Amino acid sequence: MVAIAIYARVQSVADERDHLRDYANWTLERAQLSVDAADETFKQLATEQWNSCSDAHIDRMRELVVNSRFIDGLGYLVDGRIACASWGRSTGTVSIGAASSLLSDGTSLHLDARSQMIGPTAMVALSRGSYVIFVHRDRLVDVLTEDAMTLGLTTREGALIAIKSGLPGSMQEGRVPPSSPNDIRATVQDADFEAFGIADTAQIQQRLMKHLWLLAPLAALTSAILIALIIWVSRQRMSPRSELQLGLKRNEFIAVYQPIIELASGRCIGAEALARWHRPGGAAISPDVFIPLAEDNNLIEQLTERIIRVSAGELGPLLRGNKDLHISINLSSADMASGHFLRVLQEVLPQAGIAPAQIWLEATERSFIDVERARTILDQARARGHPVAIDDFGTGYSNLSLLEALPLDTLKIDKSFVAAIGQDASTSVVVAHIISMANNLGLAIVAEGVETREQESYLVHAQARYAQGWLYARPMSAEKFTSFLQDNARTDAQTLTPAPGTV
Ligand SMILES: Nc1nc2c(ncn2[C@@H]2O[C@@H]3COP(=O)(O)O[C@H]4[C@@H](O)[C@H](n5cnc6c(=O)[nH]c(N)nc65)O[C@@H]4COP(=O)(O)O[C@H]3[C@H]2O)c(=O)[nH]1
Repeated sequence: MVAIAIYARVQSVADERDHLRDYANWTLERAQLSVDAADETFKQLATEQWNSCSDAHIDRMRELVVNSRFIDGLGYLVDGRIACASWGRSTGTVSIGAASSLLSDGTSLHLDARSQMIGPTAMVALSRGSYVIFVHRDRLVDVLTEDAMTLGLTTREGALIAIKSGLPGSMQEGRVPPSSPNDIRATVQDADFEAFGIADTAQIQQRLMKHLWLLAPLAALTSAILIALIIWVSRQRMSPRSELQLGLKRNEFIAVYQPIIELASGRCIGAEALARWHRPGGAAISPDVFIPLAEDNNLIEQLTERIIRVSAGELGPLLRGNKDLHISINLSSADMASGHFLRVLQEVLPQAGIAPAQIWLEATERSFIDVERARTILDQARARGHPVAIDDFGTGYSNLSLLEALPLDTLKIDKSFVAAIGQDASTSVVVAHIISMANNLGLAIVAEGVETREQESYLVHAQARYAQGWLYARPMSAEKFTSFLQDNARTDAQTLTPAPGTV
């Protein structure tokens, strides 16, 4: 806005200067008309060859003055003195003084011409040969001005010839008004004269307003673009914590659902809710990046709350109509430490008409750092009816002791073990052992990351109960999960194929 205001002022001054230059040019033209008229008159009289102050000569001079719009008096010189003139033989006290400058056509310009007939300072004189022509000073700057401005005419050497309006007293001083910071001036020249125009800076107010009105929308638009750019840049430069906070505040986190399949029947028994971050601009960030970030910045509990609320909102009707269906919610160590998610579930589930048994809680081994605290929270959860699963089993430490120490219902085998089936003999054996051990402990088993029929057959043979993976479906929106369930209800487990368009 400031730049536009400065630009508007600079432009207004430039416009005013152009305006003054036009007037100065007209002033030059106006002065030149008098010089041309004088030239014509000198030439005319030279051809007529008068040589005395006869009545006919005086009449002729008077006739020439009367017929010219540009000259005011004409005198006949004998020995440098005016012997007679267009107004008669009585010349009174008329003097033309010494020539101030010589014009390009050979005419002498006298700025000190004085005549009692017209006034002491009103005349300038032009002389050539035996004649002198008087011109009223005002006539030389007789340009119709439309605004308050000062117009002036000087010789090429800078001696003031005439000035009009604007600066009273300048004529008495007999010099060009000195420049001041408050005025704008323009000067033009031709072979004989220099003309100038001066305006006060106050004169440009109107122009300034005009420019400002024209430029204001541009300034507003530019400012808006700049502000948007600044917001965009600062967003780019935000700390990860601020970005996550903003993302949570703006509900940029959504949930997608990956179906969990009962291996024996092919029936979909539920889905795991997985967080996705839909950032403005479409940049995708993997949960493997933002989940640890949220955990490190104490924002994971807010994210868990958001996923619970979104899942209950989106899948509430589906869960109300199908009491065998469940949704698994992922928990982190901070959730396990505070138990805040239990309060959220207690508030949300009754409102949505969802039974606690329909919300499974998945906690990774990492979240059981404080085993005693974890046990307390999980006991509370189970007491309310939530089944509890240990997630990514096999990727952490002290697995077996955890299985015994914690109140668990389900064990989820990490996808890295499932991926090794048929590839790495030793790991495949571990999978079989985990499944058998879990069965012995009375835990239900969900194998994660099942991608091939070969893995599926192995898991069926090893007596895993449930499976989750791209073989059945990728994580999908609530809407697509609803259609998936309808299809699943109609289709035999063996013929299930990945749902199209899943995310
Ligand atoms: N290669 C392969 N991958 C498969 C297959 N089937 C499923 N997956 C991926 O395996 C991950 C399963 O979730 P997870 O083990 O709980 O692992 C999750 C979970 O630990 C965490 N996470 C996701 N959402 C949440 C959340 O809301 N809260 C918490 N605390 N953690 C979350 O981020 C992890 C990664 O999530 P995703 O990227 O969604 O990755 C998901 C899923 O997209 C398959 O057949 N092949």
